[in-house]
Amino acid sequence: MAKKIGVTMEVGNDGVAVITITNPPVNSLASPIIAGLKEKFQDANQRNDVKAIVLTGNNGRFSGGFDINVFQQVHKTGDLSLMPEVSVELVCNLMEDSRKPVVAAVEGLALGGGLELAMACHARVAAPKAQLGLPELTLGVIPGFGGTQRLPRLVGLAKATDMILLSKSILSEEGHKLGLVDALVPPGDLLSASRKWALDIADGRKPFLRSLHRTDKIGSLSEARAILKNSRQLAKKIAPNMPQHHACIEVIEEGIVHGGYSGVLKEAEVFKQLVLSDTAKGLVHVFFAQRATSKVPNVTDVGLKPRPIKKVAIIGGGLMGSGIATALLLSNIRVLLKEINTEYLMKGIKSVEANIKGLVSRGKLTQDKAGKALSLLKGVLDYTEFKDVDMVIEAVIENIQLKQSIFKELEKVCSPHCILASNTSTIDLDVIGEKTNSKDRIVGAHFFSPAHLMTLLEIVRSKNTSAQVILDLMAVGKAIKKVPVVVGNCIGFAVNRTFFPYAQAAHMLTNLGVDLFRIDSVITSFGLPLGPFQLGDLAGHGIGLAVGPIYAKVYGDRMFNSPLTELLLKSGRNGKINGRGFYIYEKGSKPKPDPQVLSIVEESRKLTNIMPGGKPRSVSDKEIVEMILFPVVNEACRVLDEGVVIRAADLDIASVLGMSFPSYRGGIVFWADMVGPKYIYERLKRLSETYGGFFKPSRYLEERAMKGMLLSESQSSRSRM
Ligand SMILES: CCCCCCCCC[C@H](O)CC(=O)SCCNC(=O)CCNC(=O)[C@H](O)C(C)(C)COP(=O)(O)OP(=O)(O)OC[C@H]1O[C@@H](n2cnc3c(N)ncnc32)[C@H](O)[C@@H]1OP(=O)(O)O
Ligand SMILES: NC(=O)c1ccc[n+]([C@@H]2O[C@H](COP(=O)([O-])OP(=O)(O)OC[C@H]3O[C@@H](n4cnc5c(N)ncnc54)[C@H](O)[C@@H]3O)[C@@H](O)[C@H]2O)c1
Repeated sequence: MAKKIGVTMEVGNDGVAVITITNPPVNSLASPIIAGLKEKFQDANQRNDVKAIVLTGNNGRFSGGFDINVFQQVHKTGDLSLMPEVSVELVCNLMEDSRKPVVAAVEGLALGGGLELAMACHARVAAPKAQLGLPELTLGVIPGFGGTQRLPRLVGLAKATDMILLSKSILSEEGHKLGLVDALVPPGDLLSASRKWALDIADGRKPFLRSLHRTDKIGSLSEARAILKNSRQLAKKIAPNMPQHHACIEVIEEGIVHGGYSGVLKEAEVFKQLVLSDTAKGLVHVFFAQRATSKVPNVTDVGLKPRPIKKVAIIGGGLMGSGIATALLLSNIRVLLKEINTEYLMKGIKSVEANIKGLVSRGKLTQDKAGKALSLLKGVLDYTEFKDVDMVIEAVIENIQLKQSIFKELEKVCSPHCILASNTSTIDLDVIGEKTNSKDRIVGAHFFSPAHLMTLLEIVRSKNTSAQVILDLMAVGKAIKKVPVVVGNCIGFAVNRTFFPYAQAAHMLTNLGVDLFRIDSVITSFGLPLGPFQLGDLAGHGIGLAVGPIYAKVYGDRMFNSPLTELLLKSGRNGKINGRGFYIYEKGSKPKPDPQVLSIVEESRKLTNIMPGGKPRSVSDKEIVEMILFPVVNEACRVLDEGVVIRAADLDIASVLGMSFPSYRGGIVFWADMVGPKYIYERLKRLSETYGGFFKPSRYLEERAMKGMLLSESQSSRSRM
């Protein structure tokens, strides 16, 4: 059945016209809604029986803002005329400058264009806990319905810039304190209180305030300039590679210096430039890609319902087990934590406590909630209490025999409906479950470290994992605030497999004579938070050395064998964990490049002997990015070709959330498509002619490059899922 969308108007006997937006699920401001609002406001302004107007949203949500699908259409077509002229025609002329008072009745959420409409009203009445904010910068644009001008005038410049630049929403309770919300009322009284407020304005009992005309909260010009100076510094720090933050500050400043209306005009002009930027394209793609991960063919579309998961057992209280336990406890799921002996169990429990304490000390969790979470944790040393758990997550050391014997045991001690998950990062799930008769309920739950903070959860399905089990794990993932991405079973799954060439390419470049600290710096300037060497330090070089052969066994034809890791470990440098890797780690200070590591690099160069003519290869920054990231794209192509992910966009999200690939570049595949498959193919081909198989373009990349296709274009169903 088609969903009912539109704008309605009902005029009551009291002379109040209630205009209601209906566009489920979030009442986004799609083109028919904008057209409907224009029509209804015109009508209400003209009708003699209307004294005042209330604007509201249907089904407990005011509005989630402008329809983001329109941005995507603009990105596909380049056609700016798809975006309606709203900020003057509707928001200023028909609403704010109306002679009849307009009151916003806000419930649930008013975000982006939704809050902007509310701010153009002459007062705002809200229900408790409504979410208010201008998150447009997360989409690469700025508020475009006058929000850059009205928010500073309603809450003050410092608070407004903070909310807009950081895309921070607030609750209506805070909005009330700040003056953004005029009255807080229970949801049941929202419409009656709003009608009354509108009539009070009409009859002169309450002030008729036009937000754009207010100046009482923005202070003097010199105060405003000081705030904007701080904002520019903040923007430089938080968004060095993005244009919208600085552009937004310019637009706000225009309004401060030349008046709100001038600001509104500049806002529309800048909006049009920004919406076509690569940043907006990347961020809008990520918005939809993230939501698309919840749609898994033959799992989420076959009428199955997730089963409740109330109690989970975790085997292994080390780094991962304690992090996973923390995430579950914080979402009110009971946890049994099993270890091999009391000493390790106490260590595991202490780690969970430390994780939770850390959240409290950073103001992310109240003491009350921390206490409640910890009360749901129980440590055990055997399987006696496993009989009534809904799910087990195994997180013991990476050892095939150990994992196989654990799963064999689990089959005996757990109930037949219990989900059996492994957090393995490299072992084939089919091998883990080989000795069981429970292959349909064995699934990979691949968390990323630190598991209580990183949001990606790769759900690894083997060819036997049942749809119900995948759906259940997806529901648990969402409940614990992760973004679950369903992936196929292969060494490294989606993220680690796609990014294994990242470190390898960096090692190759270093062995070719490029300075390793320069490589890290170029890659962080590109937008990844850590360059490959610092990332290696963080993961620990011991792990790097241990997983190397596992990858080599299956992907050996495209591995670069660097002696650097082994030499590093020989010299006692395991990375951050022991304070020394490529960098030196001291408590309280930033990692420092260690010049002493250069002699180890020299030794490695002698062993590999790949420098052309024995001289360091000279490379530009652009070449560094290409030599490091194009092999990653090449592996991403193989992941797509083998159907390890359902759709290319899933790999984008996995790369953004699992590897912190910059979201404003849209994820690894989206970025590659922007660069151009043909260009990447040609570069890799040339590199492979000089440096061999490591750079050899994959079949998928070659095919797409030859046919002029994008890497993300869907293919005739190769998916293994
Ligand atoms: C000349 C210049 C002309 C200028 C014209 C244009 C000017 C525009 C000006 C305006 O300032 C710009 C904006 O308003 S941009 C939008 C700002 N709003 C947001 O960024 C909010 C985005 N949405 C969310 O954060 C969340 O969805 C939510 C609203 C908090 C709800 O979260 P919840 O977890 O409940 O649900 P989700 O799964 O996220 O979403 C459910 C489905 O709804 C879709 N959706 C959500 N918001 C929008 C939206 N604004 N537009 C279109 N679609 C939206 C979402 O995609 C989900 O869809 P599914 O199909 O996956 O179910
Ligand atoms: N470290 C990472 O970044 C990372 C990321 C994702 C996945 N993983 C995977 O997670 C798993 C655990 O890794 P980790 O880094 O937490 O290891 P870890 O060494 O920190 O912890 C493993 C724990 O398992 C315990 N253990 C061993 N046998 C046990 C048994 N029979 N019963 C109960 N406990 C037992 C050990 O005592 C140890 O405390 C591995 O499979 C690893 O590949 C690790």
